[in-house]
Amino acid sequence: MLAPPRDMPQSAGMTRHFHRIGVIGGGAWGTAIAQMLTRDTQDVTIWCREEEVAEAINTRHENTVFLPGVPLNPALRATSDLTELHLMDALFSVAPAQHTRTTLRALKGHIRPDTPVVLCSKGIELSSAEFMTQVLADELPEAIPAVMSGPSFAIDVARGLPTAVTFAIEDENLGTDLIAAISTPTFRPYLAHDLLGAEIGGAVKNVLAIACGIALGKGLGRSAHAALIARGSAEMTRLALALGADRETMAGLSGLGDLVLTCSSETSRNMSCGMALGKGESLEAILGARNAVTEGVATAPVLKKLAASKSVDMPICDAVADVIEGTINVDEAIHRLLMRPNRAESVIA
Ligand SMILES: NC(=O)C1=CN([C@@H]2O[C@H](COP(=O)(O)OP(=O)(O)OC[C@H]3O[C@@H](n4cnc5c(N)ncnc54)[C@H](O)[C@@H]3O)[C@@H](O)[C@H]2O)C=CC1
Ligand SMILES: O=C(CO)COP(=O)(O)O
Repeated sequence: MLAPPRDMPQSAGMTRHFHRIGVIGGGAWGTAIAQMLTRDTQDVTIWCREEEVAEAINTRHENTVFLPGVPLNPALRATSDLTELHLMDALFSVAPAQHTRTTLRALKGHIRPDTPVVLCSKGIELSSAEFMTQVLADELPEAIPAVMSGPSFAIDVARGLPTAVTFAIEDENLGTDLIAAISTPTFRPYLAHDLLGAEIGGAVKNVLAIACGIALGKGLGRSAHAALIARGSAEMTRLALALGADRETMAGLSGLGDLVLTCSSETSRNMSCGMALGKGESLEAILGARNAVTEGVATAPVLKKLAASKSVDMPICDAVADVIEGTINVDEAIHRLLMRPNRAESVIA
């Protein structure tokens, strides 16, 4: 395990240890995180909703459904019984954003007060317009929230390729101890304090990746693609400032870092969904053909409402929401964006 970087705050008093870690969610990302966390000094249990996924991880040491082809550490234990995640030293919440509330609710009354719950899902809850920290506060108010977000494809992390993410938590000492427990030479969490900013980056970049995919699928070229990333970054920053998050976070791993990754690679489910839309496929056909969550599809409409309620101008995200809701088609969305009046480049203006 790596020593903490020299400029990280050192823990005051006793170092906190995390011997028993629970991961909520046996999709690709939960599996990659569980694999990365499993080591001699740490017992990791991953909760999988599907019994066959837990069975495959325990017997074949592979998540044959959501992360096929990656050999997993035989020490990683899987269960389909959420009660086995009671009383863990730390939890990682990795169910899709629209299902995070129900999984956290099932742990109500069964976590120690002050258990860190590291939120790793990227989205906004459709029914409440809440980010994951708010959902956690509703369901497990005794938990200590942290947000881990950044440019990190599950397949890269599971294979041990170098990855860096934002790790946002209010208590610097606890954050330092947690990062010391989870980091590896190839998985580098950077300590931050802006939880909301990290969540905004993770949720909004998925919607922007759909827009970038549409542009590439339609053959609009790399110049248009780059313009969407830059103007998308302005939209993300504008929302962050309106909601009270830090501008600096938007330029970091969970903002610009993840925006660039997700908008540039067909490995992204959001970007590839956009590309298929741009090529003329229907949303129903695209989603029906995949066994994976495409978070931007649920987030776009609720993001549109949230931005409107705060009077934040987010034309690219709004256009994606309208395409997803079927009120305009892809050509109309492109026309609408291109016909906008000229304006100042500034984020705020
Ligand atoms: N896959 C990746 O590379 C990364 C994913 N994430 C985020 O992690 C979260 C989870 O995504 P993945 O692990 O990729 O999922 P996935 O697409 O690999 O698998 C879908 C997951 O949804 C779960 N699910 C379906 N219906 C459910 C229900 N009713 N209740 C609870 N769970 C249900 C399935 O059990 C499965 O774990 C998302 O918010 C995603 O944005 C974040 C970083 C990287
Ligand atoms: O969040 C991700 C990479 O950081 C994964 O993006 P997709 O959900 O679009 O695949």
